[in-house]
Amino acid sequence: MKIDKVIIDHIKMPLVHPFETSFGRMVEKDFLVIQMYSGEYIGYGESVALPDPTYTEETTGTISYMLDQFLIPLLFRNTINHPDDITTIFAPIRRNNMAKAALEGAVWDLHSKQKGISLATALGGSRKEIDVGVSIGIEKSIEDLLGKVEQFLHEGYKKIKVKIKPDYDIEPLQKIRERFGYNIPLMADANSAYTLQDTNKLQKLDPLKLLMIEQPLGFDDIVDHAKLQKQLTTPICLDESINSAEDARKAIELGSCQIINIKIGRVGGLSEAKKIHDLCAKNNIPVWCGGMLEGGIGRAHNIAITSLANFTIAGDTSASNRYWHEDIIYPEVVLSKPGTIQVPAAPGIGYELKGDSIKKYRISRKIYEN
Ligand SMILES: O=C(O)CCC(=O)c1ccccc1C(=O)O
Ligand SMILES: [Mg+2]
Repeated sequence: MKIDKVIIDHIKMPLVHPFETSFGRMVEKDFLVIQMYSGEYIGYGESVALPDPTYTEETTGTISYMLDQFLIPLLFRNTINHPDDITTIFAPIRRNNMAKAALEGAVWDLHSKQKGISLATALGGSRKEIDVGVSIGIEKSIEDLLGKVEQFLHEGYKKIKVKIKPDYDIEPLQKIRERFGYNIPLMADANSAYTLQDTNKLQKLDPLKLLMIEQPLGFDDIVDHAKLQKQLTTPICLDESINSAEDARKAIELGSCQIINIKIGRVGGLSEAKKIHDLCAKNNIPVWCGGMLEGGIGRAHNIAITSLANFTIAGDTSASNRYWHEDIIYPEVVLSKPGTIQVPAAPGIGYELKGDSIKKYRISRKIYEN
C-alpha cells in the first residue's frame, strides 16, 4: 500500500455535558481527524489525547508535532504490506502512543477498505453487536449523579462507571446502591487519585460489590497495585498503567489486576490492542474497551476492536449523543437496542465523515503529499 496524501483537520467540539475527573474538568474536546489517501480509498483516523497532559503525557499539540516532524515522514518513506508493519516502522520513536495510533488507525481502515471487509472482520472480530456502558464524571451534587445514573440505566447502558476521588468516593457509590440496588452493574474509576496509604479506605468499598475499581494507584505503577489487590476483594482493573502488551504481561504475572481496560490510543494502535486482547484471553483476564470522549472516527475504531471475543465486559463506548450535539460521522453511533451498538458490516470503519460538521468545528487544516 502506498500512501499518497494525508489531510489533518484540527477540530474543537463542545461536549453536551461537562466531564469532570480527579484530574480536571472538560467542557470541550479538541482532536485531529486524519484522512489518509491511497489510490481510490480514504482511511480515517483520530487522535484521542486530551487537550492537557493530565491523563497521559500527550496532548493534541504534541501529537500534531510528532505527526509533522517524525511519523508522517516515516509513513511516507516506508513500504506497508500490512497494518501490523506500522508498529515496526514507528518502533524507533519512543512512546507517543496516541500520535502513532492516530495514523495506524487510518492505515487499518484503508487496509480493510482495500480488502472489501469491515474493520471488525479485518481485526478478527466476530461479534455483530456489542454491549456498552457509560462513564459518568464527577457531578455537582449527588442528586445530579443519581439523576444521570437513572437516565443511563433507562437507556439500557450495561455498565455504569462513576469517577471517584478521595473526597468523593464512598458516599456517592453508597447512595447509588441505596437507590438502585446491588443488581446494577456498577464500577468506579479513580484515575490514580489514591496511594497504598489509602488501603483501609479502599477496603471500605468492598461491601459495595463493585464490578471493579479502575486505576486506583499511580498512573505508571504495577507493583503497588499488586500489593493492593491482595488486600481487596473488589477486582482491580488497570487503565493508565498498561501501555503495551509487555506492560500487560508484567501486570498479569505480578497479579496487579484481574481485568484490563484497553484503549487503542493509549497502547499505540489497533495491532497492539489486539496483542493485549490475545494475551489476556490466554490468561483468563477479561478486557473491555475504554474511551477518551472520542469523536465519531475514534468511536468507530472502538466499536470494531470490541467485536473481538475476549471483550466480554461492556466498555465505555456510548452513543454519539451522550457526548456531542452533532457528531463528525454519519450515521451517528446509536443504541440499536438498549445498551447495544451494532458493529457495521460495510468495508472499513463503516461510517462516513460528515463534511458539514468538520467545516463547522475545524480550527485548521494541514495537507501532506507523498
Ligand atoms: O466515555 C468515555 O469516552 C470514557 C470517559 C473516561 O472515563 C475517560 C475520559 C478521558 C480520559 C480518561 C478516561 C478514563 O477512562 O480514565
Ligand atoms: Mg480510566
